[in-house]
Amino acid sequence: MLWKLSPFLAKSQLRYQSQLATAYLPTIYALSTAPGTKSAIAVVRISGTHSKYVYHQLNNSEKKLIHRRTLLRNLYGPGKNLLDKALTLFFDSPKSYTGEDLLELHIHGGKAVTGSVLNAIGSLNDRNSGIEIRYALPGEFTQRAFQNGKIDLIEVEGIRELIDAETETQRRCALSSFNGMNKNLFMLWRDKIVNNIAQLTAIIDFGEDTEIEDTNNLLQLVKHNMVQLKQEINQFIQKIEKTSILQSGVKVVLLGPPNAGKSSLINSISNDDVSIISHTPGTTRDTVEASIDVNGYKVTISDTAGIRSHSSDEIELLGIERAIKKSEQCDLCLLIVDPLNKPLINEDLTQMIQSMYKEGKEFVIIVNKQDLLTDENQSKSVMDALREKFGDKFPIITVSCKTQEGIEPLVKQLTQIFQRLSETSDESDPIIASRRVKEILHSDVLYGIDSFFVTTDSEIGGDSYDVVMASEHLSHAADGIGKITGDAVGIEEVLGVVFANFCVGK
Ligand SMILES: Nc1nc2c(ncn2[C@@H]2O[C@H](COP(=O)(O)OP(=O)(O)OP(=O)(O)O)[C@@H](O)[C@H]2O)c(=O)[nH]1
Repeated sequence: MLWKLSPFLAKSQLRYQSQLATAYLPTIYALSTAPGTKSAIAVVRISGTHSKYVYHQLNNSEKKLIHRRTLLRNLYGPGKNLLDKALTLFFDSPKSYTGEDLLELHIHGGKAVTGSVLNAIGSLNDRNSGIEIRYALPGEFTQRAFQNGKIDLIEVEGIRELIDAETETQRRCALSSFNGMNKNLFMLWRDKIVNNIAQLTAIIDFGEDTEIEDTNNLLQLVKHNMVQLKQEINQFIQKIEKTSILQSGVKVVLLGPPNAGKSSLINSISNDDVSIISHTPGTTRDTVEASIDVNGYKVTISDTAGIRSHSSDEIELLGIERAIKKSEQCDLCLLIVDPLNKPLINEDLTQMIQSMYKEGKEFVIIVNKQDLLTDENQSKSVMDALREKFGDKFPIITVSCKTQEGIEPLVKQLTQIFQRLSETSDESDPIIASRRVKEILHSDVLYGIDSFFVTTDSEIGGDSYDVVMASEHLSHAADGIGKITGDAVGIEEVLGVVFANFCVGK
C-alpha cells in the first residue's frame, strides 16, 4: 500500500507518532455526543496522524494549531461551502485521550450540521495519497488509548461503567474502578505471587545445595502466603458479587391489595418521576416491573397485582402463585397496607408473608394514607392489628403518599437495607468488577493457586520437578492478573470482550 503522511505533520511529531502503537492505523472520526438528537452543541472527535490535516482542510487555512487552545473557527465543506462556526480544541500527541493527535470540533447540534461536518471529514479520505480517514468503530477511541498505554483494561471497563451509570452508587462504583482502586489491589496480588515464585526459583536453583529441611520450610512459607492470598481473593470476589446488585438493581417486590397506593408509593420513593427508566408489563399479565432510582440505588420494583382476596377464581389463584414466585426471587418485599381496608391484610397474603419470613425474606410493612386517619385511635388500632399478626418481625412505617409525610424516613430505612444488601456504606466507595475480571480471577488466578496446592501437596520434599511445576502454576496465576489489567500475552482475545459494549465516539 502506498503510504504518504499528511503534509501538515512536523518532523518531530512524525518521530513521536511513529512510535505509537497505533501510528499506522487510519485516522478515525465520530460524533462523540448522542446521535440523532437535537442539542445546542455536538462534539465530533478526530484522532490519528491526519487530525491536523483534517483541521486545516475544514478550516481552509494553514495557521498553526496550538495544543489545548480553544479557537473559534469557520468550518468549510467541499467546494469551500461554509458548514458551521465551531469551537475547535486540539490535543498534541501524546498528551491526548488516545495518545494520538486528537481534534475536537464543538459544533451546533442540529442533524443537518452534524451530518454535513461528518460528511466533509469523510470526504478527506484519500487512500491513494496515504491519507486514510474513516468513521470510528464502537469504542475505538478508548481502544487506541489502551493500545498506546494511556489507560489499562480496568480503566477501560471503568469508563464504560461510568458512561452506563444510571444512579449515584453506580457512578461511584465506576469512578473507583476508573481511578485504579482495583488495579492497585491486583498489582499488589501480582507482586505477592511474583515474590513467591522467586522463592520457589531459589529452591530450584539452590535446592541441591540446601538442606531438605530448609527447602521444606521455604515451600511451607510459600504455601502459607498463597493460602492467605487465596483467602483475600475469595473475599474480594464475595464483595464484588454483593456489590453487583448495584449494577443489576436491588430486586424489590411490592405486595398489597388494589388501591392501597402501590403506584403512588413508587413515585414517592423515586428521586423523581423522570427516574422511572422503564415501566413495561412484566412477563405475566399480573406483574408490572419498573426500574427506579431510590436515593442513588437502582431498584427493580415489581408490582404484583395478584393477591387480592381469598379466591377460587383460577386466574386469581394463578396470580397468587406468580406473585409468590416473584417474591421468592426478590431481595426485599414491601407490603403496602391501606389502613381503611377491611380486612387489613387478607388471609392469603398473611400466609404468604409468614412462609416467606420463614425462608428469611426481608420485609418492610408500609401503612399508607395516613392523611385519611383523623383519629389517633384509628392509627393505633391499625398498628396493634399488624403487631398482633407479625409481632416485631418487620419494621412498620407509616406514610402518606398524598402529603409525603413519612416518605423520608421510609427512604432512609430502605437505603440502610440496600447498603446492607450490597455491603456498601456512605464512607467507603463500593467496588465493582466486570464479569470478565471475575472469570479470570476464577479460571486463571485461583486456578493457578489451586494447582500449585495440588502439586505441592502431592509431594513436599525436594523433588525439584514438582517445584518447577508449582512455580509454573503460580506463573499462570500471575499471568491471569496481567490479563485483567491488559499487561499480559493473550490480550487480543480479551479486547473484543472489553470493547464489545462501547458506543461509537468513545
Ligand atoms: N388520601 C390518600 N390517597 C392516596 C394515597 N396514596 C394513594 N392514594 C390514592 O389511592 C388511589 C389508588 O392509588 P394507586 O397508587 O393507584 O394504588 P395501587 O395500589 O397502585 O392501585 P392498583 O393499581 O389498582 O393496584 C388513588 O386514587 C390515589 O390517589 C394517600 O397517601 N392518601
